[in-house]
Amino acid sequence: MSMNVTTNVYRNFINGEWQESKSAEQITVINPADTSTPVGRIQSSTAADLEAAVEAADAARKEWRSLSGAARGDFLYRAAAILEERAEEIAETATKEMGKTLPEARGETQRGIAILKFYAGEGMRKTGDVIPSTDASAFMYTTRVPLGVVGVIAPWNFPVAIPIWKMAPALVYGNTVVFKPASETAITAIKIIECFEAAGFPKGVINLVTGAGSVIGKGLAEHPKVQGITFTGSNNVGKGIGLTALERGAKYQLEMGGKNPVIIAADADIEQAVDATISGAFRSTGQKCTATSRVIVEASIYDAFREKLIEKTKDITIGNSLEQEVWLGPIASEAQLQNCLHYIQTGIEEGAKLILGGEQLTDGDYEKGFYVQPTIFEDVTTDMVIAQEEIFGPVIALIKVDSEEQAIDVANDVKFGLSASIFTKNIGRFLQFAEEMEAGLIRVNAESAGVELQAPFGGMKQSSSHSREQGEAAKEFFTSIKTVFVKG
Ligand SMILES: NC(=O)C1=CN([C@@H]2O[C@H](COP(=O)(O)OP(=O)(O)OC[C@H]3O[C@@H](n4cnc5c(N)ncnc54)[C@H](OP(=O)(O)O)[C@@H]3O)[C@@H](O)[C@H]2O)C=CC1
Ligand SMILES: O=C(O)CCC(=O)C(=O)O
Repeated sequence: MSMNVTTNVYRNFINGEWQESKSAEQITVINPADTSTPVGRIQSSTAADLEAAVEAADAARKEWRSLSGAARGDFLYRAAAILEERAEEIAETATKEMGKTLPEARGETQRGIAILKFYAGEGMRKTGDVIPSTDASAFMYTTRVPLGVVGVIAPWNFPVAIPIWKMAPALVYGNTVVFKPASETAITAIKIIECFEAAGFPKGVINLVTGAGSVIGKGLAEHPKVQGITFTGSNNVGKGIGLTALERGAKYQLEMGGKNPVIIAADADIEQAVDATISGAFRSTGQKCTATSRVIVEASIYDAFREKLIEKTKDITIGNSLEQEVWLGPIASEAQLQNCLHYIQTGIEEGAKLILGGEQLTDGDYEKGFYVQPTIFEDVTTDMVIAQEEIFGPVIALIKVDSEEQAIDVANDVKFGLSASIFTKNIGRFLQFAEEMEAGLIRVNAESAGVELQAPFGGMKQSSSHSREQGEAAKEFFTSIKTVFVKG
């Protein structure tokens, strides 16, 4: 176990052992719902710690890739079973570290278990095709080989699901892993790695190093022995990682921001559309790359939709996410809170009309955490900053349009293209939307957030590096195809 009970200090996992950083320095992880109760302390690691982890992963890779896919999958099945036993504890830790409500964290942990099982099964599925050769006496086929050492850089907003949906395919396809979790949620990550440890993975196959992104994350992207980098997080950091990897010929995969629209067509079921808008925009306190942030409403239905949206948003209970009756938890960190408040102020200054919320909550118990009211702007035009930039907080912009065509034009008028949804009963409209919307994830009569683990996930435009994660699509990133020509 990595936890020292008296001091709550968590360590790195390198070459099958829990190790302190050579820096002998630690970072305190706080609870955004109540900053007076730290969750624990993690290692503030150095380049030397990272070096040891990459060396361990490099040394382990030949033996790991020589196992059958089915044998590698068995390790994942065992990790899934252990995670299942520890699910409640890990969900609680995730809630304490990043502030999403306990039911959401439980759901995410169950999703992590399902992802592990899905990729465990991948070990038994096909790895190539037989392709007819033009030479009648030859046999031609494709096979897939692992990249080698893969660096996993994960964000804090899905501290269980995202690391697992990156590590599980990396491992089952034969790669070894060095994982750098987000500092805000590193203890959840460490507990997940404890499950992998208990599943008996050979030493060096999985390594975890905590510490500053600018040291450990950047060091992973630059390391010549890391052949693949998979990243989810901000656009600025992602682009830097992409450029670094490109420069040295490593493979990279980036999942970044979104500015996801929902279109409420004139024939929408208002009740359904309002519930999905609230869930899509405010669940996880708006901190999902798939969160709804622009609500594009046809004029004929605008007033009825707006009224119901305000009425239902007012019912949202805000507080410490561990409490059962709380629907909306805090924002994950002081930096994210300031970012969100900055965008709310920008919206006011650029002339959008604040019709609900907009305030930080600081009275009573709220004083100890990073709380902001769910916030709705109207009279938003598409050129405004709040209609263009990712806010990553519980803020939505209402945009009134005159037609379905205008709605799609507005929806596409951003640099991002992750997810998008429409509420309509008209088949022609939804087909047009699915065809013309520039987004990797299209949702009809469903909220913009919500990803199924067995389906490809990723964005268009600046939301991603155009690769896809999850489902069978993950194979494209975590392996290289070899074409084999055999002459008889
Ligand atoms: N697409 C998504 O799901 C997410 C989008 N975001 C967007 O990004 C904004 C900022 O969030 P933030 O947490 O700062 O996102 P970052 O991109 O800074 O963090 C994501 C991960 O990258 C690491 N990292 C930070 N700097 C570097 C670097 N120079 N090289 C390599 N890795 C690095 C972080 O480590 P460390 O934690 O130690 O800094 C973390 O593990 C949010 O407001 C939101 O708009 C954020 C999270 C998820
Ligand atoms: O909506 C989801 O379930 C996944 C969202 C996601 O990947 C993210 O916010 O980073």
